[in-house]
Amino acid sequence: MSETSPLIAFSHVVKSFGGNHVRAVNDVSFDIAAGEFLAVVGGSGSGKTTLLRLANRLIDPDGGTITVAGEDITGIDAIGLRRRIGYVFQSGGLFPHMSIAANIGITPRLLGTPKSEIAARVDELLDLVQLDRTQHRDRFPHELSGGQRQRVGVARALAAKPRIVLMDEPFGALDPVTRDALGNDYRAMHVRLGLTTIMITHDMAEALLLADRVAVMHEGRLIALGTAKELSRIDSPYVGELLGTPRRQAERLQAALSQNIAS
Ligand SMILES: Nc1ncnc2c1ncn2[C@@H]1O[C@H](COP(=O)(O)OP(=O)(O)OP(=O)(O)O)[C@@H](O)[C@H]1O
Repeated sequence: MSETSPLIAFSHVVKSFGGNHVRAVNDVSFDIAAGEFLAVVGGSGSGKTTLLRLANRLIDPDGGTITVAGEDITGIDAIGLRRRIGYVFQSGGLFPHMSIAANIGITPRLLGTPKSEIAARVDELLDLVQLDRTQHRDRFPHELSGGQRQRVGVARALAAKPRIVLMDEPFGALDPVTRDALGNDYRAMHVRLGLTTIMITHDMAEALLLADRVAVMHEGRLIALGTAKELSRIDSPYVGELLGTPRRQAERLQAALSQNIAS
């Protein structure tokens, strides 16, 4: 792979469900460079999760090609590919009957990593996601807050040292303060570890604040992809509407803050 080749490339990808009834992903093409953070936004059912599931071969496309590091992924063993790509689920997706340490260490264990190395790696990952080692290692998922569970989900996704991390609404179910903190912490990890991240979010403000570029899905199609500035120049009522909400909120907040300061 040359320096300029994309790390992940979708080319005219199509995926339908139920015969041809639902075209969940319809002729989608885009490239992601190594080290990039891409957010995917769009309404419910627009094909966002399907895009992520295609990228790690949880499902295969009906048409088009997907390459990772220049290699067509249909030729790669799906399980091997999934171990190279971290996946963070919406609700944490932790195994309820397993301790936090066992949840984080599951992929290294499946890869045959020695026990002592796994234990050291789990502690390193708990540090990375800012959870106290001794307090959390032996707890079970139900003994953690939602934010702590999502931190464990991130740690587990990073356990096998993937270059790529896919995140499906990772912070969606959290209160705004925890969500903001976790988003910022993840962004810092993304940079520090040199990751390439694709993150689905329903929150356009979160997408604009965390990601380098934002992809907008609508009814299975990728209708826009760019930086905040590039998106603001796109002539699309749908994209305009998506950008409108955080913009209006920012203006209202600014007005409220300046009123308080003046009074
Ligand atoms: N396994 C499946 N079988 C049948 N239809 C499916 C399947 N997976 C997804 N779909 C359909 O494909 C379309 C896209 O679904 P997808 O989950 O990708 O949307 P999404 O944008 O992630 O939605 P949300 O934001 O609600 O999670 C939807 O119409 C959905 O019902």
